[in-house]
Amino acid sequence: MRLVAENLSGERGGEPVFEDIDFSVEEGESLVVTGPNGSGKSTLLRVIAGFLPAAGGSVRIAEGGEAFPSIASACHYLGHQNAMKTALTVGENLAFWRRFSGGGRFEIAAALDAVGLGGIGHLPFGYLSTGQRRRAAIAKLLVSHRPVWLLDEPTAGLDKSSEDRFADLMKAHCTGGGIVVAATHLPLGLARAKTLDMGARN
Ligand SMILES: Nc1ncnc2c1ncn2[C@@H]1O[C@H](COP(=O)(O)OP(=O)(O)OP(=O)(O)O)[C@@H](O)[C@H]1O
Repeated sequence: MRLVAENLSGERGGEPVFEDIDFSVEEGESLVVTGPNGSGKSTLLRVIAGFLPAAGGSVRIAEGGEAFPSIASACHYLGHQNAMKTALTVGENLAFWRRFSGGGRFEIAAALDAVGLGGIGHLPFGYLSTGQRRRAAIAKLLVSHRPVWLLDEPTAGLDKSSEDRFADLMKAHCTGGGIVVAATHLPLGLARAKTLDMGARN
């Protein structure tokens, strides 16, 4: 499987934000998107996810087979919002995402352990601290059967040890044949990381 962008352009409010971006990210690889505030990192991720239409060019999944014929079936997007219901428990939220995205490699309890939240699945999501909310949102990735992770500043609000743990989870995802596209300043420590500097393009 590959995530392929060709001559991809994006705009906001009718103004161009980026133009003619090309990349190809294969199984096991990651693409780290960097650049200063306002350079278009979030816009790019939202165009890849299909939340914003491309102003030009295309982005698609190639060789995804029957299981992953499209971006919508292959990708899990984690943006600035955590996309969890505050009134439901952490476990109920994760159960929803597991059903919605197909069961991933991790059961819910194992995913919570992996992000350092073991034993709090019964708490309403709204009771969690900012960093705990982010970690629970990261657990969504683990319970979902989605090989392509689209991550917009995923470590915002995380402490150093949580950042390190998340870097290990991203590394394991790639080692297992997944793909990560992340707007992040966190060095992923991946052997097969590509970079895209949005600042250098403007
Ligand atoms: N809804 C919108 N309407 C008009 N312009 C917008 C809209 N959203 C973003 N923009 C503009 O698009 C440009 C790119 O914004 P974007 O959020 O993609 O940047 P970013 O690199 O992710 O920034 P940051 O690092 O601050 O999150 C900015 O100039 C921003 O002001």
